[in-house]
Amino acid sequence: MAFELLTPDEMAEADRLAIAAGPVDGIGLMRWAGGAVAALVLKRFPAVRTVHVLCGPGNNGGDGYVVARLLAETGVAVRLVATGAPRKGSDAALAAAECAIAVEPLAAFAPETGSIVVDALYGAGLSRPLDGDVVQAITRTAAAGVPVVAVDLPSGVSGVSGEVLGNAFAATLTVTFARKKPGHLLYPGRALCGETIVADIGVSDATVAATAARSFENDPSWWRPHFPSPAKDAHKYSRGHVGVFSGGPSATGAARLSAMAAARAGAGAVTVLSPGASLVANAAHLTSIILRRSDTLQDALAFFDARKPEVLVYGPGLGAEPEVGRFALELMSVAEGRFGALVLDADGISSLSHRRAAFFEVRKRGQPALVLTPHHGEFGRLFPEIAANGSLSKLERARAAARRAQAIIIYKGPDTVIAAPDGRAAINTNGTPLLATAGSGDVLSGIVAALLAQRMPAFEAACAAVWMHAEAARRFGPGLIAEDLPLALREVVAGLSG
Ligand SMILES: NC(=O)C1=CN([C@@H]2O[C@H](COP(=O)(O)OP(=O)(O)OC[C@H]3O[C@@H](n4cnc5c(N)ncnc54)[C@H](O)[C@@H]3O)[C@@H](O)[C@H]2O)[C@@H](O)CC1
Ligand SMILES: Nc1ncnc2c1ncn2[C@@H]1O[C@H](COP(=O)(O)OP(=O)(O)O)[C@@H](O)[C@H]1O
Ligand SMILES: [K+]
Repeated sequence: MAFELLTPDEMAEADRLAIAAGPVDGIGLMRWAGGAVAALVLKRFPAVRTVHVLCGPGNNGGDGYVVARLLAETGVAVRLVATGAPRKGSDAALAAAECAIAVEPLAAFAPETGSIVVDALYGAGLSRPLDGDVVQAITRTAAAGVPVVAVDLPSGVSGVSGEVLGNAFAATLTVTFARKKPGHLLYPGRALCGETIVADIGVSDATVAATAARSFENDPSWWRPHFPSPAKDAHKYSRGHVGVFSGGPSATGAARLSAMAAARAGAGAVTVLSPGASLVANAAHLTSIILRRSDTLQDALAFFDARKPEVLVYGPGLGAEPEVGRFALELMSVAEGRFGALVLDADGISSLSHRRAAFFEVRKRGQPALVLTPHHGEFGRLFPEIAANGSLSKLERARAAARRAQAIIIYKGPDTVIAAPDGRAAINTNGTPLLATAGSGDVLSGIVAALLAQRMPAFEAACAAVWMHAEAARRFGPGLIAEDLPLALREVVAGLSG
């Protein structure tokens, strides 16, 4: 599959392996990379008058010398700007030697209207914040409003984390090589890449696989084989039974959103477990969803024994009081032989911030299967040390939390990251700000639960749920409120089935 994400270190490893396997060598990869960028510049900007190619001191700059030479050979007016000569004996020095264009200093660089800028200053090797003439070049480029084509990454964007180191170019088009890097998909880097194109430079799929990369762009192509469809002889309980705990009388809507989403995502039966005080409110709004009174752990146990739900959703609308966290721990303790998986969302996560030690102790058992769906605030409450570690990217934070809690983590936001305790992690890319509407997270918890109840493996189920949630929002379009999402799932499920 082509959805692996390579950190700059893993990419360097892939380059090394490709060179070792031959026949391509380092300068060969560089010529291939520069050729891909030059071809895209010509394709996307056929009428361009002048191309300013900015070259840094490393291999990113080496790619730039190739781009400059090839564009000049096709008759484009090229101005070559460099921060300094590449290191003697490097591939970049070879590429520079093959390029006969006179080099101008970066300090004098000022792009004019009608020109474009090829940013080959820093890519994977960015190691400290940009400063000096480079920052001035970024400012002048932005002021001129000219398009920027970034080689590998916009200079200033970390390929590991998507963070901006000091300052960064805002590219119209980013051309990267072999595979995307996490920094192309994590904010704020994602917004600075513009359109990102992956160019083939002769690094084979087998070579990428040999890097043992464990990060992926979320895409149906790799989880669709696990997507459930009902057996011909299915009955409602064999299709998967989800139980959703409801909040008190003034906070019942969240559980119903989750329940409706679970039903639309294919659970054969969904039960809302409601405190007695909320029964009337829930009954007034539920039709196909089953309603059952549950005020205590004993009530819940009676439900599990009688109705054998596969998956529970606990959290939406419950309130973040310590008792809510205590009940979550009790649910995990009594799970064995009763239900297979728990989705903890919203208050189910926040309430555990009062009982973190007990929670991590319970999780050492690894049972039941657990999916946590925190947004940024909830993540910080349950995993304060991981959240405070500024050296970790969002991808790495999610991965660390998954390991710590022995759970699938869906770390929500515009660049939702899904991580598993075994080290796999995915970044979602079909998100839409239409989802920034109250209650949309509750819907997501129900989709995850439904897929788990239909026996989809947990990591794949979480990735599928995040993608389906966003896809439903996109299909519905502007005006979306959370109530619209369950029905909008119908088309998404239909598209994925059979
Ligand atoms: N064989 C390979 O490894 C290939 C590499 N390729 C290109 O090579 C790039 C990576 O090359 P490098 O590892 O040489 O890294 P870069 O070219 O991104 O940068 C490395 C150099 O920049 C300096 N530097 C880093 N941050 C700086 C800052 N903020 N201010 C000033 N100087 C800074 C470093 O000390 C080092 O000298 C990729 O992004 C890609 O464009 C491609 O040519 C494909 C093949
Ligand atoms: N700007 C955005 N782009 C893409 N997705 C977003 C954006 N803002 C929020 N979302 C998504 O919307 C959902 C909101 O969930 P959450 O914050 O729990 O809301 P609520 O508690 O109101 O249900 C999450 O799935 C999140 O990833
Ligand atoms: K660059």
